Amino acid sequence: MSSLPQTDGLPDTIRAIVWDDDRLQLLDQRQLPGQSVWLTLDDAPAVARAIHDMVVRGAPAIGIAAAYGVVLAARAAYRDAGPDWRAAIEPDLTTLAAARPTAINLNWALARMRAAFTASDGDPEPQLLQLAAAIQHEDIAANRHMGALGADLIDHDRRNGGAVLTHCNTGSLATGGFGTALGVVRTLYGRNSIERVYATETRPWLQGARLTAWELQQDRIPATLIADSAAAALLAQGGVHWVIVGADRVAANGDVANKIGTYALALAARRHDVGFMVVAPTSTIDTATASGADIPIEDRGAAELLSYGGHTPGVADMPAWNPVFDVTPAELVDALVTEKGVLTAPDSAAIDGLMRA
Ligand SMILES: CSC[C@@H](O)[C@@H](O)C(=O)COP(=O)(O)O
Repeated sequence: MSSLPQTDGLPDTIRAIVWDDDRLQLLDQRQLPGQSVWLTLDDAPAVARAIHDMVVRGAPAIGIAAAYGVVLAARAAYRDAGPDWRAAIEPDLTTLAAARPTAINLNWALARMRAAFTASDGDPEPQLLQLAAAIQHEDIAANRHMGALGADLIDHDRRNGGAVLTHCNTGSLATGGFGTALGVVRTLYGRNSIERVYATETRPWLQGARLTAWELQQDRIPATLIADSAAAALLAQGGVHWVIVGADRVAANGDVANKIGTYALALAARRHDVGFMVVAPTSTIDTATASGADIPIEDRGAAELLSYGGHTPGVADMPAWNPVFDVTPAELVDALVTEKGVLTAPDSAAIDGLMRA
């Protein structure tokens, strides 16, 4: 298993996506923090299943896993069809694209891999593997840069110091490594600029209670877990100065799709003069989607909501509405932090300028 050199004094990052022994190895996030189980995947349909079933989750991590999935798809297509591999790979690309609908990083990574399909008749695998690894390394570099930009902004804001609140898991597990919103938290903590992080538990998959809590404990960052429904009361009490979240897709007008509950956090933050920061690489910005209303929101079905830890605490056959993302209007976002820079009023013009820079 490879690890990255430490470059900035911050702790080296957990990596949950590793290419090793010519295959894709994924840390099974469904089993954390209880057990660290690595799954070995050697074809693209298995990668698509792992994305759909939440073995790997978080927008940038989904894109990176899909990029390695294309490497496995190209291997199979070249083995079966030789120089005609470009046609033979299409069904696998379709399967990967359909794995989850909301995080645009999936389509972004597939498009980037496809753009590297060369006209040569030779084996495409080595070149595609190089690109998938580059996508992962670029994501880690983007996260570290966004961590510094987001921390700078908070350090210079009147609402600095004290505690921050984060939602879902946006850390090393959700990315190539280091994290988006959690990367800002890590950087702030490294600078002694925050005292405490409040992590929402994030029903129904408990990404906060299981994954963010696990990452924060490893870095020894003081953290307190809250029920999702406690967030507004916490903000009303003061003490939390910034809510920091990631994104699954940012539309051309700056609307942000992220884990269900993000919109309620943004409303509560605005009401209580708490800063609301979205941290996302430009691979999460989808200029082809005009507004949040056009973003497909994944509904994972009733079963995941009606059960809790394998048990059914309530009525098993009750209808349940289970959208796993929501849309926060751009006007509620105080800062959109990307690796290309920070937008403090993320509207269509600002996003267009950023993407052209
Ligand atoms: C850097 S991760 C940003 C988002 O992907 C994250 O906040 C999120 O909503 C993850 O949802 P998940 O359903 O766990 O894939």
